Amino acid sequence: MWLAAIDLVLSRLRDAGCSFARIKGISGAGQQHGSVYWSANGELLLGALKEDGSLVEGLEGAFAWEFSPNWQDASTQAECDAFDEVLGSKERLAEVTGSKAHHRFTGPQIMRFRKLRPEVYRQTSRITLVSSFLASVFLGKIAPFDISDVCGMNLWDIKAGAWSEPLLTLAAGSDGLMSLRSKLGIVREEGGGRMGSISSYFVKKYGFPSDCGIAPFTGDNPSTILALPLRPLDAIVSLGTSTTFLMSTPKYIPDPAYHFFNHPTTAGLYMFMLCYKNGGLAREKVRDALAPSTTADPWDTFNKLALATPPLGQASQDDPAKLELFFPLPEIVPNVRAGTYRYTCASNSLNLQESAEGTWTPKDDARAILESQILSLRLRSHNLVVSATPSRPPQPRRIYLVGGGSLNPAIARLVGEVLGGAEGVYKLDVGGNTCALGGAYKAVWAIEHSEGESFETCIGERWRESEAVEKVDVGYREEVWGRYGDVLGAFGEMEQRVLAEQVSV
Ligand SMILES: Nc1ncnc2c1ncn2[C@@H]1O[C@H](COP(=O)(O)OP(=O)(O)O)[C@@H](O)[C@H]1O
Ligand SMILES: O=C(CO)[C@@H](O)[C@H](O)COP(=O)(O)O
Repeated sequence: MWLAAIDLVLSRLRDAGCSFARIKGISGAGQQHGSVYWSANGELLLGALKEDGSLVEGLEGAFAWEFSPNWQDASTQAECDAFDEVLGSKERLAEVTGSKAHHRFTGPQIMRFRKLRPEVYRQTSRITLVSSFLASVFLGKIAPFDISDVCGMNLWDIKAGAWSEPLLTLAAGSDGLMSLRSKLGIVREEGGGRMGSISSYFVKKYGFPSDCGIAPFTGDNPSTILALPLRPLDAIVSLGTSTTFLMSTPKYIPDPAYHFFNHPTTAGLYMFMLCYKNGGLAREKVRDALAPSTTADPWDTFNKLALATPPLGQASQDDPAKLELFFPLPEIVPNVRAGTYRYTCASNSLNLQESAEGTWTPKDDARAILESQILSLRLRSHNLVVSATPSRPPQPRRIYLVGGGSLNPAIARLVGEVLGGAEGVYKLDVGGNTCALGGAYKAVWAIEHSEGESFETCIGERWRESEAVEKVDVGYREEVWGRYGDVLGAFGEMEQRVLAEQVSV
């Protein structure tokens, strides 16, 4: 499917008159953590592609396994337990690899793949991520891992800049460390530069110049932070199927609650990330439980209710504050089973209590789900932010919204009220796909930058902010932001109680 998609998108671009001959470099983005299993013939077939056939035809037999486990897979709890234990604790695993073990991370996925299909694993000659798979197709040979995307595997020792031997040994089991090492190959330290020229398949079939450079491709989230010249303290909230919160930071403060990756372009910088499975689809479920909208906008009723309901559902501050976790899918942070959990507490976080059945209506959920999703971002990111200006308490400087949900004015307002934004909340108005744009900017920087020129400087010089961003909310409002801060303690405690109940069941 992915191979067919590459030919399809290129043929559509050709039909639309795109002048491939002017393209000097290509980079790109692939969904993080997914793994692709190549056969012994894979690289040979990549190098022998003929322009009169398709990629699907030319790469018949190139894969040891025709599926790619993707980021929504949650079948690896046993493997994650082993990963969390092998270095001593999940805290230690987070310190070494930037994350505790997660179901979707490629190390636990490879371990399970080997256990489920030992023969296929043995016949696998190379394993790539989705990003390096895509780069390999354009390069005509297997591409190395990208220095940022490799951090989504639970296998890479970030500080040492090397594969972690105990973690590789765990994933490889009795098949042995050396065999997994050779399946994985190397990691390219530099996020920029050229890995080589484009494969002749694309030159002959689509008319790319033969010296068109292939830069390292990265993950969808690392690529998203490259969709603009992001400054320290600026945050991106991606409101797609998943919700992700991204910041670029020089501080490496790993913790099992979130992720650190190497920055995709700049050595010494890191990318901080939170990732939730229950993003857009969970909001849609709440929307669909309400009376249908009377306008063409399906979000109209949801938005009106979200804005008409007072913060935390409190008509007065003496009323109990309503807190909710709405997880139609098992969640990543916190790692809890699917379910809806409803509590109340006093305005100062005391007296947290589970709500009795039937005391909430679907109307309460419209504001509560947004508050819940954004409070979780605030709870987990507050250690990373400092005061951008003396008049503002620690919070992100600008918050940029991207993805489908960024079109929604009620969500923008709630992001400002709950999370703040010392300079406001902005919509990144760059067309439908922010991570693809980041991939394109990465190619520009990779191929064009002068010696030592940072991504932010190189792209900043070409960036016309007024054309690319729109302010959609003022951001920080002292009173309401303070009220949300007062219930953060109860919000964290609610998560702990839900987690504890699951352990005891
Ligand atoms: N006006 C809107 N308000 C709220 N959510 C929206 C709106 N328009 C689209 N969405 C949501 O955006 C999500 C898709 O966003 P997108 O960035 O395309 O996701 P992905 O790239 O992860 O597939 C859907 O879950 C949809 O509900
Ligand atoms: O797993 C993660 C990040 O760790 C997700 O952010 C996926 O990378 C999302 O992919 P899409 O559903 O947005 O394509």
